[in-house]
Amino acid sequence: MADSRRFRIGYALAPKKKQSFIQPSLVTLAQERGIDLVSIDSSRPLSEQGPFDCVLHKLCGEDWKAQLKDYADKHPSVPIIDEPQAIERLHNRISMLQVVSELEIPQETETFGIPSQVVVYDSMALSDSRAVGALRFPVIAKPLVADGSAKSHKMSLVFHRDGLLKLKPPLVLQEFVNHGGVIFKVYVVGDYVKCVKRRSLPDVSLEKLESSEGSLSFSQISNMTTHDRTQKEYYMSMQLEQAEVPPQSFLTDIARGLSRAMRLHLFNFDVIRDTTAGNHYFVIDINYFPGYAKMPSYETVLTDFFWNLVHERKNEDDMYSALGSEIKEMKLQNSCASTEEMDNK
Ligand SMILES: Nc1ncnc2c1ncn2[C@@H]1O[C@H](COP(=O)(O)OP(=O)(O)OP(=O)(O)O)[C@@H](O)[C@H]1O
Ligand SMILES: O=P(O)(O)O[C@H]1[C@H](O)[C@@H](O)[C@H](OP(=O)(O)O)[C@@H](OP(=O)(O)O)[C@H]1O
Ligand SMILES: [Mg+2]
Ligand SMILES: [Mg+2]
Repeated sequence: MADSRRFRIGYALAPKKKQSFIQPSLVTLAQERGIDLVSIDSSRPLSEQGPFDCVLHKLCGEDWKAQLKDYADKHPSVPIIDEPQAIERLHNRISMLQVVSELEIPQETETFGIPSQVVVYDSMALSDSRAVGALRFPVIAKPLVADGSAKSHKMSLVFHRDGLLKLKPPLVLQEFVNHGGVIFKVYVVGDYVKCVKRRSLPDVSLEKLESSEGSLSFSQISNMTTHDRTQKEYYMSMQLEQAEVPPQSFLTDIARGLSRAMRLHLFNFDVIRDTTAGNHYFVIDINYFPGYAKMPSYETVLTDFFWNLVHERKNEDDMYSALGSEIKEMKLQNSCASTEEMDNK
């Protein structure tokens, strides 16, 4: 018999995210598979807005965290995707990449790691050799906090040490790795792992390094689209077309490792291939609940994920209620047996 039960997934997303993620194509496909996507109003108590079979969110702030905690206390069996404490690690670019360094995955033909980096909390440290002396230039200066604000995406490519002086800490200074102008974005949705290629910063040659001064600012380079076809643009799009994606099993191992270690279901990570080594990769960024609408067939992938999530929970509930009635039955039989025993005495 077809399962006619409908499931409700509540989502709490910032307006821009809601607009890009909650596309009619996703809503319709989910609906066809028995799942209703329901918008949550974060200004009203969450527990008054259910019932939900799952809560999906990308909001931060203490009020929202308190709402989620209150909801989880009242409905402990409803999955929250993902737990705020687990997401928190990605709001700091040091704790974000720490988890990559701690992964224990056998590395064979392909190897991975994170670029050398230092964290700088105050302006004094920018001119202190003990703090920045070990870094090889160029470096990328990234805001320490990665909270989704426009400011947290503002980066600078710094060519020499004196270029550091005008930067505003707290920052992470990360060695720039030449990687052929192509970045691999690896999207993770539960067990699903999909790698896509995007444009990145071009390599910096020794000549370029020697002839450049100060620093270059940029923001969200991998989200740029190719409009103007200058010769340089043409060369860059050729590079993108020709780049070979890293082996799927290698990326899947990293994705599974990260997902387990971070206890996250929805994220992507950025990978670059070291041009000089060829088979060595660097993970440079991890993002919570990224722009999934840019991933091929995102509607099917996300709907499958939601379907599995709510059905796993339903199966658990069914098992517990079956166990509950079995236990009731056993208790009943036991009490009948003891009354019979009593009667026989
Ligand atoms: N260590 C590095 N070596 C070379 N290029 C880098 C390095 N770190 C960052 N980049 C380039 O800078 C871009 C932005 O860096 P990063 O991904 O850390 O920033 P972000 O703002 O968090 O990005 P996203 O939009 O993916 O959240 C990368 O997509 C890549 O093109
Ligand atoms: O603004 P924050 O909260 O930092 O999140 C961004 C992520 O950092 C980016 O990685 C997303 O773009 P990609 O999906 O291209 O990685 C980007 O996707 P979007 O531009 O489609 O919203 C955002 O999700
Ligand atoms: Mg990135
Ligand atoms: Mg990021």
